[in-house]
Amino acid sequence: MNGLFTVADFKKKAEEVSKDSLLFTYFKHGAEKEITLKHNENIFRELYILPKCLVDVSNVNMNTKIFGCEAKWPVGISPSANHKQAHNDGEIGTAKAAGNVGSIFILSSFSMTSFEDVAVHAPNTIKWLQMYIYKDRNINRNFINRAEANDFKAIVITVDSPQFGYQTLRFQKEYETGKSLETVDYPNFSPFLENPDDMHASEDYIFSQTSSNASWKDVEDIVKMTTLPVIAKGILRPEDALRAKAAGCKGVIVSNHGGRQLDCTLSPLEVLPSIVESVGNDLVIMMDSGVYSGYDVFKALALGAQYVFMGRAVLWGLIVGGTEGAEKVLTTVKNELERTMCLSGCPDISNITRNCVRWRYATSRL
Ligand SMILES: Cc1cc2nc3c(=O)[nH]c(=O)nc-3n(C[C@H](O)[C@H](O)[C@H](O)COP(=O)(O)O)c2cc1C
Ligand SMILES: CCCCCCC(=O)C(=O)O
Repeated sequence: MNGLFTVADFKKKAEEVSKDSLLFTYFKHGAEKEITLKHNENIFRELYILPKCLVDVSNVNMNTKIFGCEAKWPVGISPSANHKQAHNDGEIGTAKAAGNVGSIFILSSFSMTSFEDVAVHAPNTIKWLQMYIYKDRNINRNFINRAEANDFKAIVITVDSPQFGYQTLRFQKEYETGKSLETVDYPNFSPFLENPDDMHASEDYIFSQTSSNASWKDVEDIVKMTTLPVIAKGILRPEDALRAKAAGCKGVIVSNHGGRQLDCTLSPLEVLPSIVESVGNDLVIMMDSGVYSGYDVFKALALGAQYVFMGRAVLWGLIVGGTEGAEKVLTTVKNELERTMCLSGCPDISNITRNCVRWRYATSRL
């Protein structure tokens, strides 16, 4: 992995390694015309940093506390499906990488490794479990019981997916090549399958369980089932953050799912301030979508995020070099954040505030 200095370098290498396979297109693409996917990255280029001079930055402290857990820096891994397709190390690899650099790891319920196996093999990582609201509400209960039994520290409910987003460009490629993405097994759902050995059954079952009539009442029910903090992921509106709070959530992840669900949405970076303003200190506010450097992390923190997650960036590392690659991506971003804090006169995370940044064009920002 010599010669890879930025997340962009890892992405380029990952594309080479994958030989532009269908798998890479699944990881890379967004929904529809990818207006949101591109916007998520571009918007960070519109926000600029105003450094403070002659501040003592001889000790830069990135430590932060979240839901009672000590984290070594404010960046974690967003939940994403199919890690074993990226690299044999799979979800255990990414979970270990997170633990090695003091990041929180959110395990997708669409993992190719079971909750239990990840828990056993990455015991030193702070792990949260992500789930959707499933048609068969018994799955919700089953997943929560397993999260509690396996030392997961929070439940993340993804609330932006009444159906899966439409990856037009991936489907075009499938059509052109006459191939389609390999079917994989989702072991977390095995207890619910009549024939757990049939791979297609697990994928079909997941699609059949996508719940397009889920409501905040379901979130409330999940909150009542567990003593773990519940976090709503996929919030873009202040009213929805308030609804999450009313349902008993302890936090929200402001996210547009990395541009993979509804296209043409605003980016989390733009809506963060309005959400922070409406919920104040009542919820822990986190974000993801479009974060690919330590500079991006700094900007998200400045606009009010308490913790930031990265999705694809870590997947590029995983594809390139398994556990080690994922860890190297995290370390790269961590070093960038440390440098940004030092050069901007912010020795502590708490120094990164709204007045550290300015929009290039100050009009019409939420
Ligand atoms: C390949 C892939 C699979 C994903 N799978 C899930 C998932 O299972 N559950 C979920 O809530 N979000 C999922 N996401 C969305 C991520 O959690 C996250 O919101 C997004 O990747 C953030 O944007 P970024 O990739 O620009 O960092 C997935 C994203 C990718 C790229
Ligand atoms: C049949 C598995 C679909 C997984 C969808 C995961 C996801 O959220 C994504 O963006 O991809």
